Amino acid sequence: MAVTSPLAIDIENMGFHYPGNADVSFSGLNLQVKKGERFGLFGPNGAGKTTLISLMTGLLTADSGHIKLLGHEMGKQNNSSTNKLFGFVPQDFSFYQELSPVENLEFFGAWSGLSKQTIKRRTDELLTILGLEEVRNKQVQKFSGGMKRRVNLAIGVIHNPEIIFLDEPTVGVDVQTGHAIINYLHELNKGGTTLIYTSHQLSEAEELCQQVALIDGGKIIAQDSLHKLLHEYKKESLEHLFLNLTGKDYRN
Ligand SMILES: Nc1ncnc2c1ncn2[C@@H]1O[C@H](COP(=O)(O)OP(=O)(O)OP(=O)(O)O)[C@@H](O)[C@H]1O
Repeated sequence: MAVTSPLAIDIENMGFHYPGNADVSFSGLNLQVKKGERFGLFGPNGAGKTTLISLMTGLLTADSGHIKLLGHEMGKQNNSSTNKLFGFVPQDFSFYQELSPVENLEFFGAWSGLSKQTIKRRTDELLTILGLEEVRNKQVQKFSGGMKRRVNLAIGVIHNPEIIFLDEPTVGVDVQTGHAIINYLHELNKGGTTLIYTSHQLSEAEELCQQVALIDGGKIIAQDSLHKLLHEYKKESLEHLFLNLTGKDYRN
């Protein structure tokens, strides 16, 4: 039976801890993201952002509670059809360095169940949009950091997913690539794609995100539209809000 839900992400009363590590654990965590939102998850180093994204994408399994993507429960119906609902652009590069962009997209496209014809069409589209056309057959290991980030993004979106998780998608890139990636994410969102994004680049985040959640020590300490939070805390930027809510101490 088809599952319909107005929510892209629905996390209810979720608990998780890493065995043997008490630094960060989630307990009774609730988080909802509506379909079509541009949602930003922010917090200091070690706050639990990557862990939460790993739980939402099924790389980690919650100890308790529910995590639903578009109405499908992760961990319970975790199979190839659930995996097709979302794309994941991880912080660490996820491609094969010794392959070219075309070969990587062929591999990951096939892994997502796309036909050869669709892979070819999407490869041509994505390499053009992301400025990689001229290097389509060159080994990725020889690319600059910005080019590698664009390859990482292309792989995450090749199957046109309804939700895209982006864990620091512009870290280490120049201004040109940063703008190109953010513009492309806006275009995808205009087409209805839900974006779940995390970054430490808060001015860039302000440009992209409508809805934000601040997380610290595994707890969501604020969540609302960016506009409302800035108004409520009387802050002029996400950076000021962030420092106000998470303090100025170093994190390990
Ligand atoms: N595989 C693991 N096993 C045990 N502990 C882990 C593991 N991965 C992460 N942690 C711990 O969980 C906590 C949260 O880490 P996480 O990477 O989720 O934070 P983050 O908010 O994404 O940080 P950053 O901004 O530095 O990327 C940290 O204390 C980290 O050491």
